[in-house]
Amino acid sequence: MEAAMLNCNPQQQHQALFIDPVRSVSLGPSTARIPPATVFLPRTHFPKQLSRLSTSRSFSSSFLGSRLREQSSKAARRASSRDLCCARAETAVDSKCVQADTAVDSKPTVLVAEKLGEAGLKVLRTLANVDCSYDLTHEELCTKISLCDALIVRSGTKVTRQVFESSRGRLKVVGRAGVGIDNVDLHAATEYGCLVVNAPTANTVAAAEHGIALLAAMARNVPQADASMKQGKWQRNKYVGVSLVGKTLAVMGFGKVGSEVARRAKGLGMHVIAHDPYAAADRARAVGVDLVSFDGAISAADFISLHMPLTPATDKVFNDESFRKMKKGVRIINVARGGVIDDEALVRALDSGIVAQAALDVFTKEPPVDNKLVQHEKVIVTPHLGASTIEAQEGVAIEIAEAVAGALMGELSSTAVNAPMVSAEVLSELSPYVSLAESLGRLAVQLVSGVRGVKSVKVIYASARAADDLDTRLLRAMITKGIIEPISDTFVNLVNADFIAKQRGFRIIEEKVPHDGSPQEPLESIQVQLAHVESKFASALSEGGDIIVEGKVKDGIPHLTKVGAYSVDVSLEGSLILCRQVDQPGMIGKVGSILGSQNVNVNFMSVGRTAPRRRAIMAIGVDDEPTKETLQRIGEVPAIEEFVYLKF
Ligand SMILES: NC(=O)C1=CN([C@@H]2O[C@H](COP(=O)(O)OP(=O)(O)OC[C@H]3O[C@@H](n4cnc5c(N)ncnc54)[C@H](O)[C@@H]3O)[C@@H](O)[C@H]2O)C=CC1
Ligand SMILES: O=C(O)C(=O)COP(=O)(O)O
Repeated sequence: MEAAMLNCNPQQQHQALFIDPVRSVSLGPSTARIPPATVFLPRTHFPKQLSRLSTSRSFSSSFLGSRLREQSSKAARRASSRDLCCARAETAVDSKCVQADTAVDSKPTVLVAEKLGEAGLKVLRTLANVDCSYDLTHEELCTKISLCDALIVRSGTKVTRQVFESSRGRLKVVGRAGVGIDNVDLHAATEYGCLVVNAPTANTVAAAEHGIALLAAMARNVPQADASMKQGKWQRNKYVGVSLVGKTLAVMGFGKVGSEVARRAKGLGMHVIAHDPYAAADRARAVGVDLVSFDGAISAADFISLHMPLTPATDKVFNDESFRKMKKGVRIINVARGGVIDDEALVRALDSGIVAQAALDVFTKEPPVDNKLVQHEKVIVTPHLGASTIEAQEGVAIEIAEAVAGALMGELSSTAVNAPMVSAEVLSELSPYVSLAESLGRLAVQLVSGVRGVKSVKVIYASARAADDLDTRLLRAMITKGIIEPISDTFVNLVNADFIAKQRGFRIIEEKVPHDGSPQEPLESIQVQLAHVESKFASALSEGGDIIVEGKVKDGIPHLTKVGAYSVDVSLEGSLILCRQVDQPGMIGKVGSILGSQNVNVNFMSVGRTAPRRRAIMAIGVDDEPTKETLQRIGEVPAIEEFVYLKF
């Protein structure tokens, strides 16, 4: 097979990557769609300076998200501004509104639902309208959310499925200004294609310090003694404490906070052991800590400090059974999550003397209502203050603001919680193939006809790399996006691609085949096959009845290189007309002049044939959409047996 190529307008190739030809977009509340082609990608260098934030456009955002949005969503922005005006009108009469920016322009809207440090707000204001509305009820949040592109919360706001439903597709990112994301319904976020990011590092030291503060305060009865003195008493005998030095501390959950607590406790002369089924033993050893089993930890400890997340596996893991296994007189500190302890069981353990004392910063329900633990004389409590230092809140605010800002620019923060991480290196080398992958998916699905439906998609990656040296998650997501978005109202991104594919009942099978090229290049080609379907362009079908389209990246530009059994070579930009014809002289001229007479600019033309003067496929890339009449005239050219018009 041969392929001949005519490049009519090479200057426009780069432009075409940034133009979304298919979808018109509204950010307004009346539409279920959010801006197209947003794929969340990690940032290589996250802007630390405000000036960098406002000007920064890493390649990842530009080739996938924000430039698309910038060019295609002027109307959307007007809607966004309008929405913001509405939001302000509402908040003006809302006494709970702490602060709402007044500038109305084309920026996205970020709702900050809990107190966030000024440094973070400053970062956000460089690219967004920031609406700080604290202490909203759940209903008020659900009402407001359809006007917001991003939401920032701490632990006090429940971001439920209803919040995502109420956003009607507008909410693109939820930022949790802290670590624990147990207050965000991640399943719902993923289903709605909403990225969830957190700020996992900035409050680590604060939480660890609070754990140590509670440990020492509990051991020496500091809060009780303070309260007693304030009542005018001097009770030196009543408040004799216990020493820490030489005692065994079990750190349950040897993550960021747990390991910092361990380090500090070692400094206090404690013997520290830890339980964490997922922690590396050498990391623990480096701090001088032995990792032990759950039972081993709780049965040996004089003090137990909890630092695991609340998950189905840790929910009420401290219960009657585990308290029974503890040393009598053990002391417990919880700066993690209230839900890891069965409250009633702890009350029983305190009353029976198994647990001598407890220090709690976190509660099953916050704020606690009628919680016996809060009133218990052996318990000291703080109102979830672990992360509440000036320094930590400043850091958290910046960390989350940068993550949210990056996500709004179409990038994936390195702290994404519900999306696969794609490293900056992988992203950098896959960037041209990402656009190719989406275009191939888009092309393949537009070739489908009949009633069989798309059940199975096979993707073949030809690469000189070893199979385990090619991360295809991003490409798979883009192919899914390309297949689904033209045929539905669903917005697909890296967050929800696999979920949406499964929901629509099609399987994606990936195969990597070796190619004799340089392993410097990650890929030679991508082939997308839609198995056992009918096609409106029979030439796109293999003998086995699968639609086949294949493409390559040439000079950074995605090209279609194969349709069915025919080789072609046409850059994937604008739209495409595929014609199958009897190969004969003058065909390019005939079709070209029909298009020219209708002012349709041809940017690429390529003919692939089985043999001279037999059947050939002509692939014509056009910048402008031909009218029905123009397409009809092409169909009437006698040598043309079938043709199809496709948009990318
Ligand atoms: N009270 C407060 O204000 C704050 C509370 N936190 C909470 O502290 C906890 C820890 O935070 P980080 O250390 O930053 O998180 P992290 O993710 O770094 O550490 C959690 C550790 O728990 C381990 N883990 C998971 N399941 C476990 C299980 N079944 N048993 C034992 N270990 C298990 C993980 O392997 C991980 O090493 C989280 O729940 C977080 O929400 C964090 C910051 C402030
Ligand atoms: O980061 C965490 O997990 C915390 O618990 C801190 O919560 P906060 O941001 O103080 O509501």
